[in-house]
Amino acid sequence: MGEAPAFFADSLMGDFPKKVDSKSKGNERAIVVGSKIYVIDGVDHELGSTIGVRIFDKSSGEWRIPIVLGAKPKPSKDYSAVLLNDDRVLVVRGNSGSSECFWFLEVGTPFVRQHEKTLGNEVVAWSKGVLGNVEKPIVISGPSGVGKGTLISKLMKDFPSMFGFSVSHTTRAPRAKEQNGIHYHFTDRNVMEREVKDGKFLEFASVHGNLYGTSVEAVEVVADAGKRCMLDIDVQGARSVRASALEAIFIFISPPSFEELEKRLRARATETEEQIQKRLRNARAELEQGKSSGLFDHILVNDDLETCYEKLKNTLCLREAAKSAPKTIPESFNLSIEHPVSKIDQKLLINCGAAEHENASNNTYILDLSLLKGGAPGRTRGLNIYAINPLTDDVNGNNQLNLTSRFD
Ligand SMILES: Nc1nc2c(ncn2[C@@H]2O[C@H](COP(=O)(O)OP(=O)(O)O)[C@@H](O)[C@H]2O)c(=O)[nH]1
Ligand SMILES: Nc1ncnc2c1ncn2[C@@H]1O[C@H](COP(=O)(O)OP(=O)(O)O)[C@@H](O)[C@H]1O
Repeated sequence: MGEAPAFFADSLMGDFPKKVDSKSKGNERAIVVGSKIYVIDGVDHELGSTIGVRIFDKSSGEWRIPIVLGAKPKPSKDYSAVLLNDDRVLVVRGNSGSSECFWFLEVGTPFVRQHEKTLGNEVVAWSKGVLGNVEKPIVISGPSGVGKGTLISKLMKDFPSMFGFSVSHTTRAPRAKEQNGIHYHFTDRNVMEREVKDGKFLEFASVHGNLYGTSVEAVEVVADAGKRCMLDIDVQGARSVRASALEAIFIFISPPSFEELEKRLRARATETEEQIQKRLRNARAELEQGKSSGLFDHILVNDDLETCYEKLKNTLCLREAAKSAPKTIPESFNLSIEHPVSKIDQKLLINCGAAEHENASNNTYILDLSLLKGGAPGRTRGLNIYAINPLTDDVNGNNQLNLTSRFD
């Protein structure tokens, strides 16, 4: 395991002073969590391409190399590291756009603990911090032919900047007008089974004899685009999502009658007679489960399409004006050279050093972490950032006259 870097020879072997949970020297940041010191190295000397992490165990006096899960940040000479809630470290990288600026290193979250048990090793996990609040994803379930796809298409057409579709993976063959990567990611059973084992899927299920699944990435790319994610998945999938860390709204679409369902399925003319029979058999079980399980927050009957669509919009609290709702989060947010970070409650004060221009007097920012959501293996969301004038504003940015810009 290599020698302790010189920086730690004197400081880490002894105890950190009480009430101090981090130290830094050169490119290294040391964060104390209980009896462990997590050392983050802005330049990874072994791997070179990502920020490195190792652990010093104060009780045994030994260094350990953890298994590092998640997509890792690129190395940075200019960064800060702050411990949050004793289970994750926020890393703020300087000189980077908003999408590469904020990273979380989870050191004691339930996700990390669970993987430590499975892997029998120390584990840490990175997740990228994403600015802004993304509303809860919407899970839409219901039997084949009930009109889920039709309703989702209408919503996406009417509110293109608001909703994005989670493109599932499936082993079923594409229908005539279906495009790979748009309607589904069409894949082979072997490939999909391996990816399920690798933990790439949020949920998966065998439906009508084929595998279907929602990858973690499918949901994340929609949220990364600042849109609300819509999932068209079966009842088993809905149950898995309900049990996962993803907080969602669950809507079940029901037909006015079984006969009408059969009529729609036949009129769509996309399945063979055998497949139609299979879908109708499964529909009976799905209708029973959907209506009785308490799994769904809302059950909507799709009798007349326009009426059902109006009910769906009401359920999602959509008004006409919302169609053109402006984005409130900036496309890019650049931290400059120095940015000492200090903690005030759930708010972090980030000081980016002296302003370069006279007009840019404001380069102190508040990063509000009170609404954090998610985490590894996906993204950590709900970060809000706004600029304050440290001479006149409080941490809530109160004193509008002196607020040069506000992003929240
Ligand atoms: N669990 C799960 N079900 C899915 C997923 N994608 C689609 N489904 C469900 O699979 C079923 C069959 O979908 P599809 O073959 O497109 O037929 P359709 O529903 O008749 O249009 C539907 O109930 C979908 O909601 C997924 O990623 N996970
Ligand atoms: N309310 C409705 N009344 C009549 N036909 C409908 C209604 N909703 C959807 N359809 C039609 O029923 C068929 C199945 O709808 P689809 O959206 O493909 O269902 P699903 O995605 O649930 O399998 C399509 O041909 C669609 O045009």
